[in-house]
Amino acid sequence: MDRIRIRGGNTLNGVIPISGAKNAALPLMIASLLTDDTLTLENVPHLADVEQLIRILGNHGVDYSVSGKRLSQTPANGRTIHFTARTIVDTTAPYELVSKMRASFWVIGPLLARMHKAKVSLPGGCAIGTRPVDLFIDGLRALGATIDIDQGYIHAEAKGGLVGNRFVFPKVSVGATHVLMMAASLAKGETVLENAAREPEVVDLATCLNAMGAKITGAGTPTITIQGVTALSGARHRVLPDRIETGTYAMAVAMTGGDVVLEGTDAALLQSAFAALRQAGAEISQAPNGIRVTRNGGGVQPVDVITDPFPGFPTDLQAQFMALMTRSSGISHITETIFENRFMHVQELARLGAKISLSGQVARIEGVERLAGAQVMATDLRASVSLVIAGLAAEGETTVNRVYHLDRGFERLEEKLVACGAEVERISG
Ligand SMILES: CC(=O)N[C@H]1[C@@H](OP(=O)(O)OP(=O)(O)OC[C@H]2O[C@@H](n3ccc(=O)[nH]c3=O)[C@H](O)[C@@H]2O)O[C@H](CO)[C@@H](O)[C@@H]1O
Ligand SMILES: C=C(OP(=O)(O)O)C(=O)O
Repeated sequence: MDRIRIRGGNTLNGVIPISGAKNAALPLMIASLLTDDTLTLENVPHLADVEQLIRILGNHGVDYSVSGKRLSQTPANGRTIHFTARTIVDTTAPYELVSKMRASFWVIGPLLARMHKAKVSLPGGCAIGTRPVDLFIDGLRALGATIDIDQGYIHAEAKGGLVGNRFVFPKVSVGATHVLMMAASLAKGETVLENAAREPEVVDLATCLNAMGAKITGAGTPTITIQGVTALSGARHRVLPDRIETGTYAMAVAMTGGDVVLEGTDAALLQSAFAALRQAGAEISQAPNGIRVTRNGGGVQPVDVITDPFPGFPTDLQAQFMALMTRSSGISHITETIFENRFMHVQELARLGAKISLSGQVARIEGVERLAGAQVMATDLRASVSLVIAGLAAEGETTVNRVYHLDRGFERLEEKLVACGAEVERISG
């Protein structure tokens, strides 16, 4: 299994191109199941999750072709991929494929909407909590689906098609909002989703669905209204920049010090995380084609954060911010409100010398003057990159083991960091 070796102590200086967002690309790719026409997506990141979803979609009958230059020649542009689901050959999403990633479960929405039936394995994904699917089930039932769970599979059916309805999410869910938006696009009549997720990736999906002929208004607000249409067409859509990758590199610069331009991204996607980073001592400004992050001298200040659905502080940046806080000049608190088991990085950060104690959903971090390199284990995607950030500032050598998690969500991480002066290498095998 691959490992990442880091020799800490260098500041980061240079330009980092930001890739297309994993968490937007995945639902956008799934939307290709809604039409027999071609959906062309630009700026698709080269990630393990994307490749896995291509396999899953292929199982349902989606053909794909890649155009444009190789990614390594066009770092800021990603790949352009054409997805065509001329006919759906299989409405079953099997355990072997779905258990590897959470988002693959979302095929249930388009399959049900277009084929009026779907059999989908309960999902896998990052082990950061129980991650139930009750909101999907309740929402799809509200649109007229009958749903049974048997032997680890959800069997969903909507004889005669889905029918629009009002559905109030008891809890904000990004995935369930994506799925209900896709399903309602082909339902009869109007659907109103209340307390919907407002994440930029939800807006990106709505924009793409509208380009395909859907009638969606209100995406980005808590109330989304969808007028169902009888068919959707193909479209061309550019995946929005990855705000989590953006925030991660911004935190890495705040950690090591230096001056980096994050190219091709947008500060509006990250207001609460950038507010916390500024409080911590980083300077963030607009650059001609992205965002400039600097920290020259001055230490890291302690900052308390609470994760929340967008526009709050993203749970997907919690581990990275904790890594930064391990070097602050005081005591900070991080409260995780989205996932009940998203502190797996704490014990690994401790191996590097971090002082962190946990009380329920609150982590108390006492900043230390130095971290020292060690062997650590990557436990989930964002936890993995938090260990890389800590390793960049630790004295000596840090080896992050089990990095396959990292490859799910960070495109060419070593290359991007090395280009800015870090000493990072992948050890294969
Ligand atoms: C591929 C992708 O985009 N993943 C993101 C997505 O995950 P995902 O869409 O899985 O996360 P949700 O927004 O659905 O989860 C939020 C909370 O709702 C709970 N819940 C969710 C569905 C449900 O049926 N019942 C239920 O109780 C979850 O357990 C969690 O506590 O949003 C998360 C929250 O921003 C991010 O951390 C993930 O990176
Ligand atoms: C938790 C994440 O992914 P997933 O929802 O696919 O597990 C993530 O992107 O941080």
